[in-house]
Amino acid sequence: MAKLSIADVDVSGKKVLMRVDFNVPLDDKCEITDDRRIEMAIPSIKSVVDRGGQLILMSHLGRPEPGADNSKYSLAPAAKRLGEILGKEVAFATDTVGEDAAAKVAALTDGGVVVLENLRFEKGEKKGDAEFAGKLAAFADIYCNDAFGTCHRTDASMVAVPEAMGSKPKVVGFLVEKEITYLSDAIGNPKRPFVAILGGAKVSDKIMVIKNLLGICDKVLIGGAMAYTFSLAQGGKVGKSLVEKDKVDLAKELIAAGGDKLVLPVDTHCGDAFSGDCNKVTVKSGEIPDDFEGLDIGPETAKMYAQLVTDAKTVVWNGPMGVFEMPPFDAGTRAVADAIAASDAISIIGGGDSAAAIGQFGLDDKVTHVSTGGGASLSMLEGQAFKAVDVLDDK
Ligand SMILES: Nc1ncnc2c1ncn2[C@@H]1O[C@H](COP(=O)(O)OP(=O)(O)O)[C@@H](O)[C@H]1O
Ligand SMILES: O=C(OP(=O)(O)O)[C@H](O)COP(=O)(O)O
Ligand SMILES: [Mg+2]
Repeated sequence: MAKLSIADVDVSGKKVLMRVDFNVPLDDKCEITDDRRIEMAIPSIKSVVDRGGQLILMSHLGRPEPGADNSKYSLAPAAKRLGEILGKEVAFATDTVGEDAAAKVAALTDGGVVVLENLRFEKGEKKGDAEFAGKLAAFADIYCNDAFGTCHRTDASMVAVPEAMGSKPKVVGFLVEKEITYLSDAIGNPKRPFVAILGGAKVSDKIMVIKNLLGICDKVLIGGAMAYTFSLAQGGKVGKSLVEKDKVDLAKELIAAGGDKLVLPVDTHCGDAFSGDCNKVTVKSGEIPDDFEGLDIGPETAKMYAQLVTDAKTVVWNGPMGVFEMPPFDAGTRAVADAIAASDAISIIGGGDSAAAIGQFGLDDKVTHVSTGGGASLSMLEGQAFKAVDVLDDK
């Protein structure tokens, strides 16, 4: 990659604006359920703090609508957790480029840290707006990208902010460096059979990568919410399941193009409400009753996917098979995770929520690599370049 690294620049007494991915999973009390995205940014954070830099951290969390009541998307819990991990005070600005942010950035002393409020509370972030980016860039002497999980995005903080830094240094952080190096090696020349497993809730994002994955992998297994868009494409009944109607034609094309490489669930575990306590029924795919929604792959699918994993030499997995946070709808994700843990295949599990699932099952040590990026690792697998990295200074 040969990009200038945070280790290459003198940060002492300088303001460093670091883009991190603190998009951590939260429960309904806004408690962090898996803090690895914060933990994994610590080497870059410490590198600045220990050398007397003044650190400004910025991140998004979730997908809030700018201007709405977004308190549940606040980064305050992440700032608090960072303070606990570092064992020192971490300031939190209640806005992103407003008065509080400006005051707390100005008040930073050497070795100090401030976390800005969620970038996506500002409409300029998703739009890549230059004026918004200019305000963030003006806070700092050095820009650092250590947000691997967001590297496939071209949001303002990822591209327009480094562009707005002008001749000031724009460097890569240790996590981004590490993930890119590892994933390039592991998936550059995969041992076969090479199986990709896709699930989760970001249907419209992830359905787009399947076409490319079909050209790279030997099997692409589908679970999670995405399965129901495929069911609909096959003329099946999906009840109240999460579907992306405007992706049904794409799903039809993928089914036609994929042949037996594309593997869809044969059954599904459904509930009549989005809750672990709901009434439940297991049905064949495409036969979901009107009042029910699919919340997990069914047991037959879990068995089939576990066997395909057992036969694989490389497995890349992004996106839980079901709503694993809500037992018993964790069963499908757990079955696939157990099969991966028991196999000798090189296994890469990516994504904020997939990583949380692996942590919840206590299987971190049984897989080859847990990546902090889901969509980002899939982009790498597709061979996409990251604009957010290209824009950084070369060594
Ligand atoms: N059938 C389903 N219906 C609704 N949500 C689902 C379903 N299956 C999985 N999910 C949800 O998908 C979320 C994770 O999706 P995503 O962000 O795409 O994965 P990752 O963070 O691993 O990349 C989880 O919170 C999980 O509850
Ligand atoms: O959680 C993330 O990606 P992931 O769910 O694919 O792991 C990143 O923080 C990117 O978030 P986004 O997909 O809302 O841009
Ligand atoms: Mg996620």
